[in-house]
Amino acid sequence: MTAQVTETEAPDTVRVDLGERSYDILIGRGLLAEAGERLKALLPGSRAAIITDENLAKTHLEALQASLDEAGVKHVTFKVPAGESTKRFSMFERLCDDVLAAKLERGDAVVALGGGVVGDLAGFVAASVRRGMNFIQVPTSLLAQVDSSVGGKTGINSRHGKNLIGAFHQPRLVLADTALLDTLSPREFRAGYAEVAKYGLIDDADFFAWLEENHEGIFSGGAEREHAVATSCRAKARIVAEDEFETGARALLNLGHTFGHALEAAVDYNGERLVHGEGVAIGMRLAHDFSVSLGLCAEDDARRVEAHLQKVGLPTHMSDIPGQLPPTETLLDIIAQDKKVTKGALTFILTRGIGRSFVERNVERESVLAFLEKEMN
Ligand SMILES: NC(=O)c1ccc[n+]([C@@H]2O[C@H](COP(=O)([O-])OP(=O)(O)OC[C@H]3O[C@@H](n4cnc5c(N)ncnc54)[C@H](O)[C@@H]3O)[C@@H](O)[C@H]2O)c1
Ligand SMILES: O=C(O)C(=O)C[C@@H](O)[C@H](O)[C@H](O)COP(=O)(O)O
Ligand SMILES: [Zn+2]
Repeated sequence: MTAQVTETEAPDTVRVDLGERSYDILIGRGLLAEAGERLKALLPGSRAAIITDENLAKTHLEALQASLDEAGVKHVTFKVPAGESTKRFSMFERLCDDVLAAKLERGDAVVALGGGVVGDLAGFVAASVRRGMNFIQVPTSLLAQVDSSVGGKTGINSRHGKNLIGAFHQPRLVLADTALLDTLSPREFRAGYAEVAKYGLIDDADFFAWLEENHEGIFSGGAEREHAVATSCRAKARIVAEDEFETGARALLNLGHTFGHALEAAVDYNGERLVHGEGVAIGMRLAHDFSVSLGLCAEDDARRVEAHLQKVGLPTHMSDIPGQLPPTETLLDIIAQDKKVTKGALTFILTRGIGRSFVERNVERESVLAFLEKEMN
């Protein structure tokens, strides 16, 4: 199926302020049609290597190619299979080879058309080939529009854990055409919503309360959707501008991810069992209840978080994941490989309540183990 997207309106613009690496996130319906002219204006004379997955190749690729053609931007396209297991070394190697074989130069652009999987993988290719090509994000999933296309984290998974190999490489432009979300599956839309809720839970209790009242409009494609995407991008842009390389506050964006990433690795990145946003939803509920167990957070707040995630249809418990999970000791071994671990000490994003998250850099292994055992029984 080839999707037809014709509407256009003035984009909402969020600036990611990073000195000479600053860039704009453009948000609005119909922006894909402007991709060619915008790329030409930003990088005159550059060619483009579009990296996309097989689902996007059937829906929105043709529109992107047409836009580049109209603007006279020369392009080649490389397709990868859809799904988390594509974020692996062999795909990265193949794509680097493809881009080099096409003789693209450092000043040319890698254009990621897809969700977070394509964005993370293509971004790592852009960061690596000729030691850093231009990179443009055209995020097509809710998750990619509110989170993964912004901030410059790129990379792939390893059998040792999630996103363990990668680089920081900022895009030059993010073009978030919210009309593209109309073809996203309900399950993937819900998964992306977990990262939207994350911004409320990190430090914006008013936004979380707004989501509790207005989530239906986000799912049905009302004006609430653009508001949620723009609010999320503004929150992410602010945190990334404060701490681009995650030496401090940026770790807050990992709320729910220490548990979530371990669960994704535990199911061997099998998207039929668990996709990233679902892992984050379970992880955020766990982070709140772990905080309750440590006497940091009121029980009522944890129940509110659980109730909201469940209301939109997200999983909140490890028992919601189909199939068997490894024992808690194994989960803890995976957690011990997390990138936030410092001098062997586990780091978690904990919370004092909704919108009051903080980074705790010395969490005892025993307390995590005891909590996980209680959760699993
Ligand atoms: N770099 C970051 O800062 C960051 C942030 C959050 C998540 N991530 C990463 O992002 C990945 C998850 O991203 P995701 O949830 O977008 O998953 P995804 O890229 O696998 O996309 C989800 C599914 O939806 C399909 N799809 C995407 N857009 C579509 C559209 N418009 N119409 C129809 N189908 C569409 C894809 O083909 C795929 O099957 C994970 O690997 C996660 O680690 C990275
Ligand atoms: O941008 C960030 O920083 C985030 O942590 C955003 C997360 O939603 C995202 O899943 C990210 O890829 C996780 O980063 P990692 O460093 O834990 O791999
Ligand atoms: Zn995430």
